[in-house]
Amino acid sequence: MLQPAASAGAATGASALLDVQNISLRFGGLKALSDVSFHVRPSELFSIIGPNGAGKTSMLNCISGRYTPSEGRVVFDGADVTKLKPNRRAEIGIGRTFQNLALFSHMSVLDNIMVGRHHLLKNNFFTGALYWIGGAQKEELEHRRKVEEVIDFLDIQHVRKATAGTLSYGLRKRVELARAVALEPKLILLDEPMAGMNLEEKEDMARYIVDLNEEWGMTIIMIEHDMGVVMDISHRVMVLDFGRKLVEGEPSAVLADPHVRKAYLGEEDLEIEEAAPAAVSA
Ligand SMILES: Nc1ncnc2c1ncn2[C@@H]1O[C@H](COP(=O)(O)OP(=O)(O)OP(=O)(O)O)[C@@H](O)[C@H]1O
Repeated sequence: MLQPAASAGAATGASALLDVQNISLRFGGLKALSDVSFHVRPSELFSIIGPNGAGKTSMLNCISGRYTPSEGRVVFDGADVTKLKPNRRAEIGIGRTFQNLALFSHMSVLDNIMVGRHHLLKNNFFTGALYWIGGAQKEELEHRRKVEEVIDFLDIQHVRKATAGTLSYGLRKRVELARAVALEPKLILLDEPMAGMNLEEKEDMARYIVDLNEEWGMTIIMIEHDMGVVMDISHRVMVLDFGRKLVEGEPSAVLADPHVRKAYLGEEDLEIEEAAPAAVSA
């Protein structure tokens, strides 16, 4: 069922993992986001779609802490994180990947993933002297075990020692996902995980995302332009247009909504769209 944008806040229950409340974001005179509210439940695969410049990445940046909204609140796991810095949000369980690859290209795949987990280590350089006495060694072993588990899960064993910069684009995107997953986030934000991929790479990536959600129970927010993939794997979809929430709901209802079809297909197609089944929108 589609929910009108205005009622989304009211539908938000205490059970939401992420509760985005009336977010607006301005860059000088430009309003990138206008009063957007939505929530994401634990173990949900939630997608944000919309035309170029609709505000999708800006929304992800408000959730990860890269941007501070001009108005509104971001509540994660019951706590108001609106003013929290990105590194603190990562520590409390908000992980992300980027639209453009953000790997250390001269480092090995394994080292790239280990870097991702670095902040989870309780022991540091100064406690390193105690390594052979106990705590740090145990922690390091557990740390490596988790990294190897992620490497196995994402099928990148064969490139674990390769230099990241030498890999195909599709594999580099998968390593980037592995690094974010290795942080063991409660919520992972994926910004166009399939951009620039060929069909086979897209199918692989879609399968890994579904497995992370279904087998690992990971809560996911994904921005993706490939409508086929979005409609196929998402539990719910929110559509942004010119910084406003257009509609939110299950994929089939969103796809049938005339406002969504107009935003994607343009005015000239509206006549056909108006014959589509009526649905509630914002
Ligand atoms: N740091 C910034 N400074 C100024 N304007 C920005 C900044 N970031 C985003 N914008 C503007 O905010 C609007 C929304 O941009 P955003 O990148 O969030 O859209 P998007 O839906 O993710 O687009 P795309 O699909 O092309 O990635 C655009 O007009 C963009 O130019």
